Amino acid sequence: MNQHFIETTEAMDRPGAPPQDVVRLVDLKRRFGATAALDGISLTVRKGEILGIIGRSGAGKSTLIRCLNGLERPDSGQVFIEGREISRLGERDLQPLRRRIGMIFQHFNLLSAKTVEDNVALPLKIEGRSKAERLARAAELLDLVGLSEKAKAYPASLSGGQKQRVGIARALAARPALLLSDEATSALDPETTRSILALLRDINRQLGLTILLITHEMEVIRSIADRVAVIDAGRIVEEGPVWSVFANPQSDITRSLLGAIRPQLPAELAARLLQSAGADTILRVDVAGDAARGPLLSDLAATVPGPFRLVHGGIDHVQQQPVGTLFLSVPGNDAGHLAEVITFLKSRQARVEVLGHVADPV
Ligand SMILES: Nc1ncnc2c1ncn2[C@@H]1O[C@H](COP(=O)(O)OP(=O)(O)OP(=O)(O)O)[C@@H](O)[C@H]1O
Repeated sequence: MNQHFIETTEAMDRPGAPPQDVVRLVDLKRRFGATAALDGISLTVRKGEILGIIGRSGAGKSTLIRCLNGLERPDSGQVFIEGREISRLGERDLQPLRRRIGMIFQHFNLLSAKTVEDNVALPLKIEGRSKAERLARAAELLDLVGLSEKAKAYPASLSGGQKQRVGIARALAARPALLLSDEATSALDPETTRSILALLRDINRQLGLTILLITHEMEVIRSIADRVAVIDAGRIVEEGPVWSVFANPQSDITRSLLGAIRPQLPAELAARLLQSAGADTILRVDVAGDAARGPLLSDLAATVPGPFRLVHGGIDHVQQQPVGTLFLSVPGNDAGHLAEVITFLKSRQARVEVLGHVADPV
């Protein structure tokens, strides 16, 4: 990647000044009749980070985006882009600030009658840059996204993943302070999604580009974001480093969004799960960070006399932090033994949940 791009991406920082938040939202509210689409959102996007915002349909994500790029005025609250409050600016003053935000979309929004390089160069044409400058910049960006050989092609001849690469190149053309990704991988198959997310992560790491990523998929958050904010009914219900939200979700909505990618008890066992005691007790044990690094199960065996079995689970990594779920069965009717097992696991910062009881779990 070339140096020219890096220098100009950083151009808004004053020498010696501390890096500022690229976006700061303060108590943002927006109602539509009886619906509070945004109900007091406060949030910052720090320079150089990838912040993921996740929420179900209707949570308020689109309204948030529209307030960010000045297409929607909040009823109250403030929107700062690179330290400048934009929510009350007129259309004329908004134009240059909007160019500080590059956007990529679910359906790419490319112009079908223009070549790939003309699509990429379009923001520069709007800025009134010379043709030579536009073509040089388009070539640089197509190289960045690995599509140099498609410069003269038309969007219709590209795959979905290639179209999104063009979308990313176009979004970066005017050297934005922020790349705003609005469900950018939702229309792509899993493999293409992975390659687009890897590209975004490379651009973030190598160029220091700040990214705000809006999605309804936890897998997207998991594979790319540094921090996550969970939005529901216009409010942020949970926010933090991705690994810690994954390891210890606080709200029902977060747990539900995590649902599909959280380890689950195998279906065969889940189907035989009873709530009445008597058979073996099945525990769900969630561990993360230091709790997941130590020899938890061998320490349990050495410390608490009596049997237990690992029936399912393992340790995964999120943001290089171990995060895992173990399903244990503790045999028999010995309530005292079960209590000791649970007390030991909790003393090691594991979160323990009794799921129910199963006869012959293994
Ligand atoms: N222009 C509008 N008029 C009336 N209601 C609106 C309008 N825009 C949004 N809403 C309502 O505000 C709430 C938040 O909508 P928003 O589109 O921001 O959610 P979202 O998280 O982007 O959902 P989706 O993922 O389905 O796009 C919803 O209840 C929606 O019906």
